[in-house]
Amino acid sequence: TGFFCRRLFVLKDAPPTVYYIPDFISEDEESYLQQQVYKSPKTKWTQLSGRRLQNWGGLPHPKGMLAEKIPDWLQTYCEKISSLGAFSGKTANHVLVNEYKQGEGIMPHEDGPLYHPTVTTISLGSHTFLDFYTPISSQEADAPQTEESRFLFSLLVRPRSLLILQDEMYQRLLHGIRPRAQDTLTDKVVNRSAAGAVPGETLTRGTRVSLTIRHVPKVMKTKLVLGRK
Ligand SMILES: O=C(O)CCC(=O)C(=O)O
Ligand SMILES: [Fe+2]
Repeated sequence: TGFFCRRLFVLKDAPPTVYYIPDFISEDEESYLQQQVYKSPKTKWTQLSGRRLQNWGGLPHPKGMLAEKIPDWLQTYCEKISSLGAFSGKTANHVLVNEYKQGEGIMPHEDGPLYHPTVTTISLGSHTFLDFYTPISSQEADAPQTEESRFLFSLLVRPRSLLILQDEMYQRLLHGIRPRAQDTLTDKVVNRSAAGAVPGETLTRGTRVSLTIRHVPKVMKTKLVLGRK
């Protein structure tokens, strides 16, 4: 749609494929989504080191995800993002909510094979830097590589933006968030201009909630009845 095209930034200087859409949601939608996240039952949260998370839609599993209904406040965005064509015509059926307090992050990792190779992320409350790394090579033993030597570039992800990563960005590179309270805009931030950032500027993080919206292709249609002879 015209709406989408006007606000869509395809990054030419990052590996395929990154779409960064500033102000994908309004400030009202942002506070509504934050309210819903914090209204969820305490038992919905899993505390990890450096962040806590809520899992919605079911637990992805090699044998198929036993699908659980996604609440309407998230389903709306699953449908909105899917209608942009992010999941090749499929509808997102899985949402991870991550909460990072100032100074928290997530280690460089791959998201693994259980998802359609597209990850879409709405950010709430604070910016962050999403950092990308070359994978650990099989020659690791001969020439140990440090996290710093594998670092490639960062994306500045503003609150209310939508980030879509596909292809090589998803399947080959590792991504992570350094546990920092402040970020400085260097030329390693490849979407500086799309994100409206001033080189040299320092941004202070607050609490960031991210909605990671994906499609899990393999779903179990019915619950297996266990223990039946
Ligand atoms: O918070 C983010 O934007 C990244 C989250 C992430 O990489 C994950 O949950 O796998
Ligand atoms: Fe991830």
